[in-house]
Formats: sequence, structure tokens, C-alpha cells
Amino acid sequence: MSGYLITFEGPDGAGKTTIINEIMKTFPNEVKHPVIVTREPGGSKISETIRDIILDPNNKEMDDRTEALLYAAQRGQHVNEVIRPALKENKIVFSDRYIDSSLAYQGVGRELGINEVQMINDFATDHLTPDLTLFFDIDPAQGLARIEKLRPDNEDRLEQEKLAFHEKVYRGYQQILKKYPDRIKVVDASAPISDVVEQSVKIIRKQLPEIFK
Ligand SMILES: Nc1ncnc2c1ncn2[C@@H]1O[C@H](COP(=O)(O)OP(=O)(O)OP(=O)(O)O)[C@@H](O)[C@H]1O
Ligand SMILES: Cc1cn([C@H]2C[C@H](O)[C@@H](COP(=O)(O)O)O2)c(=O)[nH]c1=O
Repeated sequence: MSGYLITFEGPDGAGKTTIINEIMKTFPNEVKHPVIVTREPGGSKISETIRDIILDPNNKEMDDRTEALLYAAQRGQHVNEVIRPALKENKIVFSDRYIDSSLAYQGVGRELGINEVQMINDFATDHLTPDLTLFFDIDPAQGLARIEKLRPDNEDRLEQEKLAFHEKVYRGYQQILKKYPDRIKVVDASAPISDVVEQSVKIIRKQLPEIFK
């Protein structure tokens, strides 16, 4: 495979989607490869359908293991239908969330265990690991406040979880950062948007210099 998978991770409201959109205004002209943007949960028709089920606030009775398996299932489909074909075509894939979200939210937030969640995802993706991951570091309360401001009455099932859950997820991300220091790099996501964009592109340049013109 000759493309590159770059993933964007962090608490809800960290600014991942906003910053990817900003980066995309100039990044495609700076690199040798075509760039595509995708997201999880979602990114393909089937995976978006699974997304709707997972995030539906009416699905209050969803079991934690069911939730973990649904995230892994949508990821397997997304990888096989969208990500692997793009990598084979030499593209750079920006994914707004990927496996680390499951390790942090389901593995630690839901207390299913990082190793167990890693196992079902390795099966689903046949071990597809990102080349680089940017962790958007923000206090979870600040992230949730951004979401609340953005859509006060329209939070999804995960966003509706109490702050204590999101703090646990944040601690989960800290564990994952320690486990994969070479792959995951930290961005200060509390900074102004232009600054977060600059930090992100600087890290990509440093870690993957070969992709730039
Ligand atoms: N650096 C920033 N400073 C201030 N506000 C920001 C910044 N980045 C994003 N925002 C705002 O925060 C809100 C959430 O941003 P965004 O949807 O990009 O976050 P996200 O990480 O993709 O969230 P989620 O994971 O929940 O989808 C938006 O209103 C956005 O404009
Ligand atoms: C991929 C993935 C996501 N989540 C959670 C994180 C968010 O609260 C929602 C939806 O994500 P979005 O960024 O708002 O689009 O799902 C998760 O718990 N596990 C995962 O694997």
C-alpha cells in the first residue's frame, strides 16, 4: 500500500472537523498525493447507517459491548470500502476519528478494556494502523461547552454522557498516547483556530516530510 492514513482524535468539541476543513483549503496543493477526507463513525453508506443507530439518543438501552461491536463493524466496512482502496490509489486519507476513539471511549470510558477493544478492531480492520495520528488536546469540559454552544438542543447519545464519562475518555487518550508515542502527536486544541492549523501542518511536515512537494 502506498498512500498514507492520517487520523484526527480527541474529545468531543476539540475542533477536529473545523481544523480538517481549514487544512484542506491549502494542504492538497502542498503534497504529492491526492487527499481525501472521511470520518468515523461513518464514511460509507453502510457505516453511516450504523452511525445513526449508535448515536441515536433514543437508543438508551444499548449495551456497551453492542456499542463497541457496532463501532468496530462500521470501521471494518469503512476500511474495506473507502480507506484501503484510497491507500492503494496512493492517496492521503484524513480520517476524522478512527481506532483510538474506540480504545478511549469504549475501552476506557465504558471500561471494556483497551486490549479487548483493540482485538475486535484488529479483526474488523485486519490490523490497519494509521501512519500518523494528531491528538487534539483540550479539557473535556471546554470541548463539551463548544458543542453545547454550537447545537444546544441537538447532542447525540455519546455527547449526552455526563462530564465524568468524558473525563474518563480523556484519561483513556492519555494512556493511549503513552502506549504509541511515535505514532500519536499532541496538538494544543485550546489555541485559536489559525494556531491549531499551523501546529497540525507543522507536525505532519515533521513526521511525513516525504509526502510534501
Ligand atoms: N480552536 C478553536 N477555538 C475556538 N472554537 C473552536 C476551535 N476549534 C473549533 N471550534 C468550535 O468548536 C465547535 C466544535 O468544533 P468541531 O465540530 O470542529 O469539533 P469536533 O472535534 O469535530 O467535535 P466532535 O468530535 O464532537 O464531532 C465548533 O463550533 C467550532 O467552530
Ligand atoms: C469513532 C468513534 C466515535 N465515538 C464517539 C465520539 C463521539 O462522541 C461520537 C461521534 O463522533 P463525532 O466526532 O461527533 O462525529 O462517537 C466512539 O465512542 N467510539 C468510536 O470508535
